[in-house]
Amino acid sequence: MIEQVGLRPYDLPLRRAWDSARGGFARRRGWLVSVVADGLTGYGDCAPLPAAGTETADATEIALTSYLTRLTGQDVARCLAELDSDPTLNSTPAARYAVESALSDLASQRAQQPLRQWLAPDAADRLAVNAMLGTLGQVRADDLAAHAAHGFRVCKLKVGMQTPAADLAALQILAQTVNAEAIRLRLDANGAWTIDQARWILEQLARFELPIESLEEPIIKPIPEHLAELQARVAFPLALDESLVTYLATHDLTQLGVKRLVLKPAVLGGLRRTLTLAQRAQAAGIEVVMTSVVDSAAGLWPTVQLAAALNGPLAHGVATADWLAADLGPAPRACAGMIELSSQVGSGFELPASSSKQPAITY
Ligand SMILES: O=C(O)CCC(=O)c1ccccc1C(=O)O
Ligand SMILES: [Mg+2]
Repeated sequence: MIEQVGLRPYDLPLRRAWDSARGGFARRRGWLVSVVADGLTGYGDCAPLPAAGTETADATEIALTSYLTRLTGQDVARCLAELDSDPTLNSTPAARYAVESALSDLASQRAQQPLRQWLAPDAADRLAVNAMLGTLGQVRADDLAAHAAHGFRVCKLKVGMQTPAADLAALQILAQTVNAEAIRLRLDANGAWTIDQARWILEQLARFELPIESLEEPIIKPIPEHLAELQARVAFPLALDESLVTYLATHDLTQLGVKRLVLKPAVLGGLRRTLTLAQRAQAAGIEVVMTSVVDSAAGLWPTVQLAAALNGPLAHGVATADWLAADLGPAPRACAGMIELSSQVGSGFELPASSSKQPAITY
């Protein structure tokens, strides 16, 4: 039985500003959700990021407050089972992710299982992750070399912030300094290019055999026919990320034109539905990568557990904790390009002993 529900707003500065073709941010604001039942506490993070496809902070706050005020006195398993038929969180995926994370953290603690095993019995205990280096224009060859030396096999860069020709020139310089066997580049254009610009740069990337691992969201209007045409030009996968939700209801996964999907549980609105979608995609021969939304440790832990539950071969975009200059608690961190998970029950998120256990708002 749920005894107490808490909401704690937070505002965390980044070490350096995050930038992309869809804009950026220098802080992450959100709410830590806590749910206490039978002496256990479950946590979730609500960190809306409209540019990535979530609701706005205002919409989140209304939905979260309305849902959480009704939770006290209820049964955890029942709340989880009824989450889908409850309309309150239907159009607020970041809020739904926070609520489902907190309830699932509790349920997996009660089941004496790490969250990943509670989600999927054949979950992995370690996962490959990519480094996130920032924008291509800012990254230096020695940054890349340093990440390679730390054991990262995939380094992600934001492209599309300068002309395609300038991007290509910068990629060629980087490619000269890396051993393509050791490290490959995951590019994310966040919808920066026209179809013609994308055709041109893909042709160049293929011509110079640059060590590209994949490219997310190449075009402004990501219509499946155009994506399929672009995908046919390159051997590496193109991926849909923030525009995926607009096609999910109307398109079969095999008709999206891309070989890969980037799934963010805070954008898709929860753990179970993201896992189901990921498994459907994999069964259809489409690759899946999970990523965070640069949320706090309370949001990053369940995303990492979810990525481990999927147990796929690719590097996931969850090595984002280092972007934050402050956090709500210890975050999962990469070592040699991998995150190793312990057998600790629940999501793994804990508030440090030094921080107040009493949330700002309780219901
Ligand atoms: O994939 C990663 O390594 C980090 C996640 C990431 O890049 C991201 C984080 C917040 C919002 C959008 C994106 C993105 O992939 O476009
Ligand atoms: Mg992306």
